[in-house]
Amino acid sequence: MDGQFLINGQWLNHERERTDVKNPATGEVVGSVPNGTKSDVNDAVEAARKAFPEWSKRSVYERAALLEKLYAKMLEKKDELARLMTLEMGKPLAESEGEVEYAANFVKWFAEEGKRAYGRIIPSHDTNKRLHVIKQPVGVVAAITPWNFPAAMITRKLAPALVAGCTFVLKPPTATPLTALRLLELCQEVGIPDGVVNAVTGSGKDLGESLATHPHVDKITFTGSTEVGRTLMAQGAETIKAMSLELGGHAPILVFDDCDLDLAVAETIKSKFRNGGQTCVCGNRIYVSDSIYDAFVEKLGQETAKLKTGNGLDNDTKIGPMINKSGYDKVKKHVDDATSAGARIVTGGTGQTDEDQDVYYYEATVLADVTPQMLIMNEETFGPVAPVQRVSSDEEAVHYANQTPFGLASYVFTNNYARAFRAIENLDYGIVGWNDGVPSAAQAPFGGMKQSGVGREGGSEGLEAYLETKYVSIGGLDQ
Ligand SMILES: O=CCCC(=O)O
Repeated sequence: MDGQFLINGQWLNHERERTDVKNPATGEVVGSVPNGTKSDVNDAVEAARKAFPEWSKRSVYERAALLEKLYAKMLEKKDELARLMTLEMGKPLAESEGEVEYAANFVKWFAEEGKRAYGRIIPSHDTNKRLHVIKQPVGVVAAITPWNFPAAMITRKLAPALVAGCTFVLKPPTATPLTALRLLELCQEVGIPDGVVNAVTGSGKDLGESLATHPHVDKITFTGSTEVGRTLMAQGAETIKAMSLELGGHAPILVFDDCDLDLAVAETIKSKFRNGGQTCVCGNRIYVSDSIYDAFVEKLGQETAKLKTGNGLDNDTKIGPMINKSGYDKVKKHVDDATSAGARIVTGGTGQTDEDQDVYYYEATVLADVTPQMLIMNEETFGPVAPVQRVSSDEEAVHYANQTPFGLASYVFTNNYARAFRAIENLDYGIVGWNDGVPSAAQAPFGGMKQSGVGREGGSEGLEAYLETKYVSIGGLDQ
């Protein structure tokens, strides 16, 4: 697929140099996209700015109706989108299908929720006055999205922005732009007007800076690393950009001794190995109560050993390729560091690479006898490795869980509500899965504390993120 920019309803390439999009499972080129420049970003932002007055003045019912059509269209094209996603990103086809549904759910849910962007009337202190609050769209939104969820991380931003009345400029990921561009074609097909949705492909660093410093961009919404989030925040400071940032995680999984062991293992596997471990909310470190530690490690090892690594297009694949060499190198570094310091490989522990083709696989791995000093317990791995550390109390587990500058997702397994609530209330995390390894849902707020981000996506908070609050004080009523 030869991707192009989408600016004001036109697909263009401006004869820019192109970057190949490769299948990480095979190294084969599956498409290419033009490398956009600052002037392309400017054209896209100005198109969005021009489209804003008309789009924002439409009734929310009209905007929602178009999103309902987009939802239906995405489901109609589920197989095609899922295949494209697996080709450029590598995740198993069943997971890609799941992601298309997840992505479509954001569109459906925000089409409904947009109609509830209520203002309010505040009782006045003065009989001469009335105090009203109204909600209005933020304006032109620039979205910079990651490669690990090529569709859902777009619709989680696009759907609330559009239904709120904002217009949109997308900078899709360099590794996986094709699903994004197909999604925008679907926006056109269902009748979303020219200029409301625009896209420029190319280098994240250059285009990100152009967007974050552009005076006609009102808001930046970004999902990606904390490092890049920090840069965007600094670049946006000059124009005091509104920002929603969904950044890195280092999710702890706390397994208490009264838990349902089978459930804890099954949900840990979902949390840890979903998307091959390349998810910001993937469990990254596991703290298990002393008395069930051996049983948990044994069962986790047995179940993990069943996860087959391979090309995502093969039916039995559960773990696809790593997205690139640096992803693979980090996983290997974490495993090597842990084993050299005394960690035991329960299952997995090896990679398979073809450097000529730029193809990198790493087996689903469980490490036992892990200690707090090991690198893997202190950095996000973003790969299929589950390190397990023994702890002697719930308090100790919570203590280790909070020993990090990150605070996105955490997980706790226990059947005792009091132990659960004590842990939940003490965990410095934006999301807690209690006996649940996959808490994400379109209707629920997703986001992090500390250096894991600013703001929430999904849920009513995710709509609020695209609305300005305007307070109107009305006087002269006693005359
Ligand atoms: O990696 C980020 C998003 C994952 C999710 O929505 O569950």
